[in-house]
Amino acid sequence: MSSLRFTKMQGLGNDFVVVDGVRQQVALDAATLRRLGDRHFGVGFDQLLLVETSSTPGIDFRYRIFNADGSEVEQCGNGARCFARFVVDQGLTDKTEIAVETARGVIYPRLEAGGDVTVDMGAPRFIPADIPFVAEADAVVHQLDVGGETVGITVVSMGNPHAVQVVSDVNNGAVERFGAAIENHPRFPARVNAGFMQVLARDEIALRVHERGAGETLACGTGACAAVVAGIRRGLLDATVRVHTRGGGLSISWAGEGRPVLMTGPAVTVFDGVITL
Ligand SMILES: N[C@H](CCC[C@H](N)C(=O)O)C(=O)O
Repeated sequence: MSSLRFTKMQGLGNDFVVVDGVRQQVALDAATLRRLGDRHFGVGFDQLLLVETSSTPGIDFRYRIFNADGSEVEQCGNGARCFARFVVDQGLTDKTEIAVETARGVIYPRLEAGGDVTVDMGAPRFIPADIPFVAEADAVVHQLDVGGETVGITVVSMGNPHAVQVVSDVNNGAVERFGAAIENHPRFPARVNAGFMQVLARDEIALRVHERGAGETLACGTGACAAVVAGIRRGLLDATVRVHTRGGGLSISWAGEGRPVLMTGPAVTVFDGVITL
């Protein structure tokens, strides 16, 4: 039996188990991840974040991201803010602006004086390599057949794939009706995060996300980035948007093609713990 030290954290209710893989040896298989993520038999999390050193010059850390279903993924927005808070609070760095690589790209979290964290999430991508779906056409809105109904989605990669649709009301049942079916749609061989965006004003949206590998979460940082990018590409939103999630608010900015998406929001430590593996 071995034990694993961890810190439970949350960003707008999107909750994480954060593990220091710098000062402890960590090897977690998918079955163990699923058990740790179980909210009755384990600690419970939407994602587990594994912090490691990086051998890449100029990069401070690497962090790996695992969904509650055990799948490893490319990017996590709320997780990036919690990662930054974690490495500073744990004394793993004395920097407040950090360069961290993930499975798909380098991002740059910065701890703000007031406690929030701003992250340069990199530029969104719309190329087939990231989302095979767009190989068919370069349209901003694609029609997707979901169980005999047709929905209009905009696909955006923030490193991880998102399919965002505009709804008249985020509480109109679309999340429950389409979320899992879009996540597992055959047109997305690596599955996809399904976003549901209600436009409240050109600088304000409400958003719910059925996340790949976790189900609906109270907030999804990359989902908020993808929704704002989708809304701007569709001509519905201006460059800086307040995103209301069920867990609270995020500020997202995007200046257009080729430019990074900037995300600002909270990162909260809940407790430290030790679990027996
Ligand atoms: N479920 C996502 C990863 C976590 C993203 C989310 N928690 C965020 O804050 O961006 C995926 O499979 O791509």
